[in-house]
Amino acid sequence: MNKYLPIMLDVGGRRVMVIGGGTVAERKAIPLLEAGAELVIISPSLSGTLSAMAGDGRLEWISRPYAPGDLQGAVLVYAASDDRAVNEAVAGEARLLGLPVNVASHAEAGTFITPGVLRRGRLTVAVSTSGAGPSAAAEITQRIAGLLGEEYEPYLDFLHELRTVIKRLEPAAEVRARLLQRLGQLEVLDEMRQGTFIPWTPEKIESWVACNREA
Ligand SMILES: C[C@@]1(CC(=O)O)c2cc3[nH]c(cc4nc(cc5[nH]c(cc(n2)[C@H]1CCC(=O)O)[C@@](C)(CC(=O)O)[C@@H]5CCC(=O)O)C(CC(=O)O)=C4CCC(=O)O)c(CCC(=O)O)c3CC(=O)O
Ligand SMILES: NC(=O)C1=CN([C@@H]2O[C@H](COP(=O)(O)OP(=O)(O)OC[C@H]3O[C@@H](n4cnc5c(N)ncnc54)[C@H](O)[C@@H]3O)[C@@H](O)[C@H]2O)C=CC1
Repeated sequence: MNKYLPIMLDVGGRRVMVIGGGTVAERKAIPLLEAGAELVIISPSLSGTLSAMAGDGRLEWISRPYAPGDLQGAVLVYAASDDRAVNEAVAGEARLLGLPVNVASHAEAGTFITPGVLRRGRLTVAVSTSGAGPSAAAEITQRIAGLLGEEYEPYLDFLHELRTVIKRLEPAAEVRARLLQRLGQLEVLDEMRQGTFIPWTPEKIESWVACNREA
């Protein structure tokens, strides 16, 4: 049943190939660009949005149908053409090269699927139904969006800042673990939600660390 492993992949500066340039390709391409991928699209045609992005140099467009050998140098592949046989051939080449491949027309021909995604700054929530209901995945994602407000963005920036300071200041693993655990118990998130949070100065951060070092 649990066929798919959820992971967070760093594609920054890595070459990702999308075969096809329509509505689905566009929906896969935009998060790839946001994640910093070096995006190459192979397709005889492009949607208006993708075409504008190619024009701005945000992605590379190779204007022709897919041909075997096109996947060389990629770390990730999306077969998003509207031709099942083409998507099948792309998946076959990816398999030979040992590359993860997403197949839009029939997911079972590929090795990974795309979840519904909600972002709040550093927070990412990904929702998958393992392919059972893509629309349901989108709907559940929207429901979760209603539960997780914009305050999570500054909250996670705050946690990141304090965690970085703690990791820098505290060589002892035991003290670090105690501080990081106490960090999670602060009421900062509620304060941010209510708009009463006052940003911590570097002095306040250091004094909080000093006061919370001991058991
Ligand atoms: C397996 C998977 C593989 C993959 O694409 O990675 C897949 C496959 C297929 N989707 C199909 C159809 C639709 N997909 C959507 C929407 C989304 N599809 C997404 C993911 C996934 N879709 C992966 C599973 C995710 C999971 O469940 O865990 C989302 C979540 C993320 C994204 O695409 O970025 C995004 C919502 C984004 C958002 O708004 O939040 C809509 C609704 C719409 O377009 O408005 C429809 C029409 C309604 C319907 O059919 O349900 C078809 C049939 C094609 C046909 O009939 O020809 C297949 C093929 C098949 O089932 O094999
Ligand atoms: N996974 C998903 O979330 C969804 C998947 N689908 C499926 O995804 C496929 C694509 O759907 P859309 O993007 O809506 O279609 P579309 O018609 O908007 O785009 C198809 C694209 O494929 C390109 N193409 C055709 N032959 C090609 C080839 N030989 N090489 C490279 N590119 C080629 C076309 O030029 C076009 O840009 C369909 O098979 C559809 O059933 C549809 C909805 C959602």
